[in-house]
Amino acid sequence: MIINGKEISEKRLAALKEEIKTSGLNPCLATVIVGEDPASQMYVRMKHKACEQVGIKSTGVVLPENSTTKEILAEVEKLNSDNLIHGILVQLPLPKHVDTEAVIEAVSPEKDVDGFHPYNTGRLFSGMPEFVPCTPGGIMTLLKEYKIETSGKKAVVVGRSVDVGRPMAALLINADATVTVCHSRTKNLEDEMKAADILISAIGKAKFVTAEMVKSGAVVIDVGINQDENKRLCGDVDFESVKDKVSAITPVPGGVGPMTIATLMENTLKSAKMHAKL
Ligand SMILES: Nc1nc2c(c(=O)[nH]1)N[C@@H](CN(C=O)c1ccc(C(=O)N[C@@H](CCC(=O)O)C(=O)O)cc1)CN2
Repeated sequence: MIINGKEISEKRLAALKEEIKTSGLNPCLATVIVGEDPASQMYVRMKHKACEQVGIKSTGVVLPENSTTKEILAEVEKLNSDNLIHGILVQLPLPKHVDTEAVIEAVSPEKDVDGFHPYNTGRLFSGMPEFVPCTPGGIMTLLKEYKIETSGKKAVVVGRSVDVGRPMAALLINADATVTVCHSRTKNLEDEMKAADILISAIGKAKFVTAEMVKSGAVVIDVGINQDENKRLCGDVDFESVKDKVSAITPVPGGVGPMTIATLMENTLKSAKMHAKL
C-alpha cells in the first residue's frame, strides 16, 4: 500500500477550513525567514499558500542573510508581543553564524507552532504534548488515518535530530511502540533496521534504504528530502526496490512533506483556540 500524504493533507486542510469558518476565530501565523535559500523560500511560500487555502491570516518577516542573532531575536520579540499573532515559526536552517538554539528559545512557547521550544519538547517527552513538531506530528496522523497499529510494535527511527528523530521517538513511545533510535554511531544499523515493524527514515541520504535492509511486511516512512543523480527530488528510501516488499510506504514527493504543512495549520488553529481561552 502506498500512503498518500498529499491526499490526507488535502482532506485535513478542507476540514480545517470548515472549522475555521465557523469558529469565530481569526488565527494568524507569522513566518520568519533569514537569507535567500531557495528551498526555505519555497517552504515558506507553501506555508503562506496553505494559510490562504484554509482561512488563516499570515504575515512574513524576511531578514537578510547577514542578520545577527540579536537582530533576529528582536524581530521574534515583536511577534511575541503582538496579540493578533497566534503562531510564530522561524524557518530552518538558519545561516551558520546564527545561534539557532537562542532563536528557538526566544519564540514564546504559547506561539511555538513548530513545537521546537524546549518547553514543548519537554511536554512531549513527559507524555503531555501541546505543540508537536509538524513533521513527526504529521507522520502520526498518517499512521492513524491508515489505521496502522503502533501499540506493541517495534519502531526504529533512523536519525536523532531535534526537529524529527527525537520527537518522532517520543510520539511513538507515547503511542505504546517499542522504540529504537539509530544514528551515525549505531553499530549494525542494518540489523536494527531489519528488525523494525515500523521504520522511520530521517537520514538525509538519497535512496540509502534498500530492500535488503527492511523486513517483509514492514511499514516504511520516508522523511528524506534529497536529490537523486538526476537532481530530482527523492527520499532516503529506494522506493522502487522497497515498495513490493513492505505492507505500506510513503513516497517522496507526496508522502510526509505535505503533512508537515497540514500539521502546521492545525497547530496554528490550536494556538488561536488556546489564546481565545486566555
Ligand atoms: N521551521 C521549520 N523549518 C523546517 C521544517 C519545519 O517543520 N519547521 N521542516 C523542513 C522543511 N519543510 C517545512 O518547513 C517542508 C519540507 C517539505 C515539504 C513538502 O511538502 N515537500 C513536498 C515536495 C515539495 C517539492 O517539490 O520540493 C513533498 O514531499 O511532497 C513541506 C515542508 C525543514 N525546515
